[in-house]
Amino acid sequence: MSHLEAHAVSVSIDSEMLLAPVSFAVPPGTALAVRGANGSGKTTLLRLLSGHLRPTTGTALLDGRPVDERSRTARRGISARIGLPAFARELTMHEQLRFIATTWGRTGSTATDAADATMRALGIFELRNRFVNELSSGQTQLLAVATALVRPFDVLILDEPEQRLDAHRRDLVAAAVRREIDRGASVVIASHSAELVASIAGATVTLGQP
Ligand SMILES: Nc1ncnc2c1ncn2[C@@H]1O[C@H](COP(=O)(O)OP(=O)(O)OP(=O)(O)O)[C@@H](O)[C@H]1O
Repeated sequence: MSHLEAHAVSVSIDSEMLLAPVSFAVPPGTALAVRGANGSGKTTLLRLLSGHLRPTTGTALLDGRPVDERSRTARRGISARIGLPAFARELTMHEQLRFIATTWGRTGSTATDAADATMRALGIFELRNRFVNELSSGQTQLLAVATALVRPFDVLILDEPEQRLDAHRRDLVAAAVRREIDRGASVVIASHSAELVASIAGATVTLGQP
């Protein structure tokens, strides 16, 4: 399992500050909630922790090494869902999840089992043979969350997973994330939902307006 840390990370473009300096640690088996108003830098912080964006100042470390999306170790260890992924139109929901699970090392029946279990946990197993263009916006959101949960990871990063979900589905996502925390994953979740944060995260960082 992995230890994720941020030391005074900030992001600026030209003279504009997108993310003011922030520091925290997310030990294995814990979850950090990232809160703050629209535009306060939550998504920017999550992109930085996923290695998609370099900090202007400070460092984000995964097990003591700077997070770099080009490193296979970081890509294997970190599963991030920031916005909707690019879905394959020609694959069913179940096939998409098996494809992702297989890419990250789950093979054959293990990949099938992972896709089954993830879909059941999120209440979308009955939809497994549908195509993405046949889903409601909430069902699409659940599939997006499933793409992050179906693969192996030590660190899970989710940006507003509650988007488009009713209260029942939001609780299903919370329960699925709690199971990952219980097995030792480090979780960072940006959210506008006080209920989701209360049911998942032990610690909170609140970003101010830059
Ligand atoms: N590529 C970019 N170039 C310039 N500014 C950007 C860029 N991406 C984001 N920003 C700005 O950076 C700031 C932080 O944006 P970010 O998306 O991280 O906020 P957020 O807290 O996730 O907001 P929300 O709650 O609305 O999702 C905002 O002021 C935004 O306009």
